[in-house]
Formats: sequence, C-alpha cells, structure tokens
Amino acid sequence: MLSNLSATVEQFEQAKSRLSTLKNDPGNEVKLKIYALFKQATQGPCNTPKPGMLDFVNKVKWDAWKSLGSISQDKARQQYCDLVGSLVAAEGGSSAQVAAQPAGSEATYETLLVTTEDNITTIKLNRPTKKNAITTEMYNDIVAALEQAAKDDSVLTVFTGAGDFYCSGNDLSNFTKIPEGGVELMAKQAGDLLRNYVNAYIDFPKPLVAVVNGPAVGIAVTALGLFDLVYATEKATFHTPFSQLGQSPEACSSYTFPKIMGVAKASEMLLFNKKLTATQACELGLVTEVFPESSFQMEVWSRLKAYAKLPPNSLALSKQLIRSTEKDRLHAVNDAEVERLVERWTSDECFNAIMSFFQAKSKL
Ligand SMILES: CCCCCCC/C=C/C(=O)SCCNC(=O)CCNC(=O)[C@H](O)C(C)(C)COP(=O)(O)OP(=O)(O)OC[C@H]1O[C@@H](n2cnc3c(N)ncnc32)[C@H](O)[C@@H]1OP(=O)(O)O
Repeated sequence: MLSNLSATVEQFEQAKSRLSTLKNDPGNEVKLKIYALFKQATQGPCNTPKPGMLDFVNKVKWDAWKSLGSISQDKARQQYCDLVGSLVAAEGGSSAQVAAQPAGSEATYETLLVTTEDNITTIKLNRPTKKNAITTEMYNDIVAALEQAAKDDSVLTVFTGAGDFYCSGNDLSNFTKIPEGGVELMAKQAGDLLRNYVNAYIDFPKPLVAVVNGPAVGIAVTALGLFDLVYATEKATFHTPFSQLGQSPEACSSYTFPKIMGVAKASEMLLFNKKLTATQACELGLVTEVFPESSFQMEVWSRLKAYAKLPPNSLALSKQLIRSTEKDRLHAVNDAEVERLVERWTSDECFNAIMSFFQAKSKL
C-alpha cells in the first residue's frame, strides 16, 4: 500500500516537549539548527528584516533561519523531529517516538519501515524492543524490499535501524521453532533463507548505504562488507560472536573481511569475537566514516540527499564496474558459508549456546 507520510503535527508537538527533557546542552550549533527548523516549520521561510550588525544574537539566529531557504514547512517539521530524535537517543532514550518517517511513498511491513523520498529508498528495521533482531519473516521482507528498491525510481538505498540499536543480528528464537521434520529440516530451511538473503545484497544493482545508528551484531555486521558506504555514529559497535555461539561466519564475511582488513584483524573478529568500536571499524576500513552522535542523523542525511542528486545511471554503472568482477566469487563464498552453517545449526555447540541465551545465562 502506498501513502504520503511526513512528521505529523502531533509528532512535532511531541518532539517539542521531549526537547525540554534533554539533560545535556547540545551546543550552540545544534541549538541554532533547532531554532531555525522550528521557525521554518511554524512560520515558513524567513521573511523578517535582517537585524543590525550590533544585534549579535538575533543576527546569528536570523542567519540560521535564512539559511534554510525555501524548504517546506512539512520538511522542516520532519527535520526538527529527526534532530530532536537523535538528541534524545544520544541520551539513552528512544528516538522512535519522535523520529518522523521521510515524506514520500511508504510500503507496509510488520517490522520494517520502507519509505522513498528525495531519491532515497530507506529500509529501516523497526523492532526496537528486541534490538532489531531479524526474524525469519524480516529476512523475507528485507529481500522483498531490496527487490522493490532495485526497481523503483530511487538512486540510493539506505539500511538503518529504529531506536538505540542498529541490529542485534539473527533472532535466536528462529532456531527454537523446530518443524515436524526435525532439526535437520529446520537447518536446511534456515540455510535456504540465508542464501537467498545474502544473494539479495550481492546482486543489488544500486549504491547501498548503511546508516549504523547504534550497536551491530552478527549478520548485521558481516553484511556490511557488501555495502558501498557505511556511515556510523560514534556509539556504534561491531561484534561477530560466532564461535561463542557455536556458529561460523556468513554474508561472505569469510571473504570480504580478510580483503577489507587483512587476515589477522578479520580473524580477531570472526574467530575470537573481538568487538570493535566505530573508530576501530573505520580504521580497519569496514566503516567509511564515523560521526558524533549529536549530529549523526543531520550530517548523514544531508550528505546522502546530495549524493542522491547525482546521475543515477552513472552511479549504478560505476557500482557494477567495481563489484562485477567479484560477483561469481561472492556467490560461491555464500554457498560455502551456508553449507557450513547448516551443519553448525545441528551441532551441540550451537544448541547449547542458544539455550544459554534464552535461559539468560549468557549475553554477549
Ligand atoms: C533463519 C535464518 C537464519 C540465518 C542466520 C544467519 C546467521 C546469523 C548469525 C548472527 O546474527 S549471530 C548473532 C546473534 N545475535 C546475538 O547473539 C545477540 C543476542 N543478544 C544479546 O546478546 C543482547 O540482547 C544484546 C544484543 C547485547 C543487547 O543487550 P541489552 O542488555 O542491551 O538488551 P536485552 O535486554 O538483552 O535485549 C532486549 C530484548 O531483546 C531481545 N534480543 C536482543 N537480541 C536478540 C536476538 N539476537 N535474538 C533474540 N532476542 C534478542 C532480548 O532477549 C530482550 O528480550 P526481552 O527479555 O525483553 O523479551
């Protein structure tokens, strides 16, 4: 179903009242941006006379408002909600209540928000109470959303998470629903789903961008090797605890990680569960750039909106040139990783690790 969405007046009011609950001063630059967005959202483009040279404070505020040019009140309201949402989230609150969806078209899924605006299709994992862990239904929905994004008019596709986590990886309860055919059938079905999921990334034809808004675990980290840009907030972490879970790497990371960061660093992550900070992940080349949490959403989205104005065919063709020589290799790696995991999922090591998680004996 398609409908038009932007920040509602109610969301805007909610964002206003949440702003007053902030404990930390976000700094003058951010405060000015908030002021300007508020004025634009409530009064439209700046049309008041410029304050005199000596009226320093009002002149700076006027400049900030004027700098928004003619952006619509709807858009300003939405950006205001996004900015307040990121400030609230930075203090440990949930940004989900105030962050508005980009205006534009929206496809409806149970735990996925898929929207298209400004030539960008955004796929947002929307299960914040479970740290955006991916259920079997979500794997299928993400594949469908990627197939749709490949065909739509957008130039870039962005993947991100709602709330304080980017994604905690595979939902471990996917392995607790044993079908009548037993554990072997469950493992085979999970393998087919995983192969299909990873193929959707390998074959994705347009630039794919990860906006890593918080910690990432497991398959949410390994899949990053198949993205074209990875932007992370400074509070993001990157953890692939496969041996701890009795499992093995997926999403082609057994190939992409050594290529990106070298065998030694890849082994620390994929064999020995080393959790990286955003800065470490950037130094190793897994992350493109790290941003301060207070301005993360604002900086990243303004940059992506500019990129999305570039000529789409040129972008897609250049991506194909960069990636095409690797495609067959990546498919072969995906098949091999899936084969290994199907074995692992029937092992005692894996069974015991998942049981301990649900008996709350172990957390990563
Ligand atoms: C069917 C296809 C299969 C393809 C599989 C492909 C292979 C994939 C491999 C992986 O992705 S391996 C990584 C799997 N992920 C984990 O092991 C993470 C497990 N979670 C945790 O260790 C912690 O929850 C956390 C992520 C470190 C967060 O800890 P925090 O203390 O901040 O929050 P919690 O209270 O633990 O979490 C809130 C809520 O969410 C539930 N939850 C979080 N992550 C998962 C998860 N991955 N699977 C299932 N449930 C998860 C957690 O249990 C809490 O639930 P409630 O207790 O509130 O009901």
